[in-house]
Amino acid sequence: MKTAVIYWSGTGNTEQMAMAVAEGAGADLFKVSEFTGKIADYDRIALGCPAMGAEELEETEFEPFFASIEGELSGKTVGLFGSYGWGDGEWMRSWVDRATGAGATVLDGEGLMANEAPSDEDLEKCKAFGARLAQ
Ligand SMILES: Cc1cc2nc3c(=O)[nH]c(=O)nc-3n(C[C@H](O)[C@H](O)[C@H](O)COP(=O)(O)O)c2cc1C
Repeated sequence: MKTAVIYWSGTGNTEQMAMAVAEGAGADLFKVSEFTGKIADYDRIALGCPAMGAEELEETEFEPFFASIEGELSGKTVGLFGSYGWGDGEWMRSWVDRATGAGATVLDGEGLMANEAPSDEDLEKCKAFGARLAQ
């Protein structure tokens, strides 16, 4: 079972989550700008992006990346995670709907979120999330 964790993070909060997910999963970890691999080579994929714009994925790097792989997610299990600020998680619900619409099975049926900087408890949840993804 080969697992990739691919993320975007502006101020490091989602990056901390990504590192914990990758640790739990025993996965390869990539910043989205540095991912040059093929989605087809991975059985399980975790994707991390904070709430940006107005409840959107980050538009310059992450949104184009996600749009480019959306057609390859059918039949795959994906874990979605990210940090948010003042919202209620709308960006994550939309993202889960999009991934589900693309034919992916979203781990837990919902994304894993942390408010701003992840707490120790959030990071433990990230590790467990990674471990479940890689099972
Ligand atoms: C340009 C910008 C737009 C944002 N838009 C939202 C938003 O729509 N909803 C929300 O809950 N948080 C929003 N936030 C807050 C970030 O999601 C939050 O600070 C998060 O922890 C950033 O994660 P990062 O450190 O991985 O970049 C926004 C932050 C920035 C800088």
